[in-house]
Amino acid sequence: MGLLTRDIALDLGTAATRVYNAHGGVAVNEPSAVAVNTTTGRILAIGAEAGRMAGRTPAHVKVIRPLRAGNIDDFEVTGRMLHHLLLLAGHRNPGRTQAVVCAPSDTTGVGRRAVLEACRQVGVGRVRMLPKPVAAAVGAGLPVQEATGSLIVDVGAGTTEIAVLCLGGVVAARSVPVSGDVLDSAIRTHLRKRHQLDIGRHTAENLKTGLAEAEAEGRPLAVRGMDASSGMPVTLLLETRDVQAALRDPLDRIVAAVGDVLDRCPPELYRDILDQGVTLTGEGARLHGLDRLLQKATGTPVRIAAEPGTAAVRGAGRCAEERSLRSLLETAPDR
Ligand SMILES: Nc1ncnc2c1ncn2[C@@H]1O[C@H](COP(=O)(O)OP(=O)(O)OP(=O)(O)O)[C@@H](O)[C@H]1O
Repeated sequence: MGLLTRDIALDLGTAATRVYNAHGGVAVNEPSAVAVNTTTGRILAIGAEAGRMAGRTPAHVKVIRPLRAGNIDDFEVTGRMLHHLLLLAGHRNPGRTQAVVCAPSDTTGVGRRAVLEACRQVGVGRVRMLPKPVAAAVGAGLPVQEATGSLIVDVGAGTTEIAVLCLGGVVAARSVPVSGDVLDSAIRTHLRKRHQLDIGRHTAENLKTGLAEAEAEGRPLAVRGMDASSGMPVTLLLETRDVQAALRDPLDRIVAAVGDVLDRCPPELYRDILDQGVTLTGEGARLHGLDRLLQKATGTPVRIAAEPGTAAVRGAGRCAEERSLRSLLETAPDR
């Protein structure tokens, strides 16, 4: 039997927050975004609605992303967002709720206490932490408790978490601040330098996420921006390889970090990984060509997990539900 059905799993991500209801599945998957009226301090929208407002707000409205690299950056706004998202997930009075919370593997004690405090402030009864790569590996169905090595690469918006897992523990891991947000910035910098075109963060993200479809259809990517010197609106047609060139440097850094984790892996586990390959999770795993790039660099098969963006919260959810997985959980530190 699992725990009480009021148990939840939480993935407080840089781009998206996910809430999983034990024995119910993913109940909420919304952008980690809060729109605030900067004059009155009033919150105008949270989650998907705030996400839609980003990049289109009047001067007195700001869309805040309260998490940075998977850690709480704006404590008060995170608390308001969490309260709202727990309500959406059906937890009007979360007092008896126990939460399993995914945390980046390199989160400090301060970062952990911030998560703990935010959960307590919204009334969550008990909090246990789970390193995000472990959660993602469980969610992707990897045999993390067996005596075999598994390599997971979770590509989010703020961090890429790489870990080799065996017998329920982390054997080698790295968390690098190179992921979706950095790829978007690289596209913006490239377009400014190469085409004198200024574009916003969301336009850059759309170019990145549109790569696979444009390449499959053999067509260029249309982009609207402003001419960097005249400030006039301009539309350009970009070859997909032009956008891919912008991503080369940050992707090389991810590949190098994966190589570093593999180098630190004991030879027996290295052999397991060569056989079983690498599993990619996080929405960033969908980046066109990332699987092929890693396959070429590591010489191992690479697979993208099903529903990669919710792998971590589903894995944390399974740890809340299944007694056999509870040894993976860490008890949160006291205040
Ligand atoms: N098709 C796609 N191609 C490339 N990138 C994508 C695609 N779809 C989503 N992404 C990127 O995935 C990132 C979001 O991933 P995810 O939701 O896993 O992050 P997160 O869990 O919020 O972040 P973190 O784990 O860093 O805190 C964003 O940068 C987004 O642009």
